[in-house]
Amino acid sequence: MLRVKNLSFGYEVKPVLKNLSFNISKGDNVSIIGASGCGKSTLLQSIYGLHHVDGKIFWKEEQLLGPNFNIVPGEDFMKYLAQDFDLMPPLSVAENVGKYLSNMYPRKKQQRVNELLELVEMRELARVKARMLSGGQQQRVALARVLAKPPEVLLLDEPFSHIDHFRKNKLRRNLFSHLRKAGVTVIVATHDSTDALAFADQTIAMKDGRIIQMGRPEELYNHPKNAYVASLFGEVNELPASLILKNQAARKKIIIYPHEVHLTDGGTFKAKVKSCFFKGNHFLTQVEMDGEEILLESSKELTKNKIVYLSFNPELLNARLK
Ligand SMILES: Nc1ncnc2c1ncn2[C@@H]1O[C@H](COP(=O)(O)OP(=O)(O)OP(=O)(O)O)[C@@H](O)[C@H]1O
Repeated sequence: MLRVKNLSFGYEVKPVLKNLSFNISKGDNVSIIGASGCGKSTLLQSIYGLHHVDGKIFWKEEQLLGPNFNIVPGEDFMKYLAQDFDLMPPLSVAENVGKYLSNMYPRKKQQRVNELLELVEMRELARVKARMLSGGQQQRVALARVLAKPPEVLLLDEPFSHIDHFRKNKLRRNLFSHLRKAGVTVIVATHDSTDALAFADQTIAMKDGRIIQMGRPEELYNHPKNAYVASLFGEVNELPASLILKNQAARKKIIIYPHEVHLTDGGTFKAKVKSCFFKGNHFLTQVEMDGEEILLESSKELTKNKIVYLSFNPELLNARLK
């Protein structure tokens, strides 16, 4: 288990990480999500041992002692893939991937490099120099290199940020299932809610250097602590409870995702269409009801100023009442 206890850190006077405590089970995939600048990268770097932090970090009961105690930065059993890929530009793709593999058994090394290049779909570019690669290609090589000798703990900072959608989904599935099979504990800092929802065992939502909520992805999505947490997964409505539930104070709020607001033929919740955006399998439609703007998903395009009626699931509303 990785245990983080009362971790605080600031680059200068201003604190960036503020008293964080959490545990991560061995072999789990944990995603850290949060707005830009909230401290995700700093948290990964602190776990890796790059900063002089306050607080304690343990891996399997052993305390990690940080930069004062490691001549080479970082911990032996961990790898950290930073946002800059740190490839060797004059070396080929294959040489970069095999850089840390032993030369004792050249055939075995070649086989391993090929396997990894297959995983990140870079086999055809094996002989190309790293300096000739696009940002997304460099990122795929960096991922392959970090896996060459699987660490016990892998820290990934925005690992798919430069990779196009076309490749990202398959690569992400392959990579995370490879790591799960290998029993690697993975911590991923990400802006992408798919990383946080589909692949994580646990998700940590951060804001301004603090943990706002931690739990299973389903828990965070279905029971977000506040609208900020919900917004990390996409569009969200935060509505006054009095708008849609009887006998509720206006200061109480309800968080509801656009796909949870339904259109119906009639009823009490009358709204006017303000705008409608094509999103592929639905239209994201903005309506106004009693002065409040509400986002919903409609299957058809709705014209501006059209009158529509909304319906809500009362059980869901009560569960989301804050
Ligand atoms: N080397 C540094 N020196 C001083 N301040 C820094 C340094 N690196 C980061 N910071 C500051 O620390 C805060 C947290 O930055 P960090 O990169 O950890 O956030 P993040 O959540 O990873 O952001 P992003 O999602 O944009 O990568 C920010 O206010 C940033 O400006």
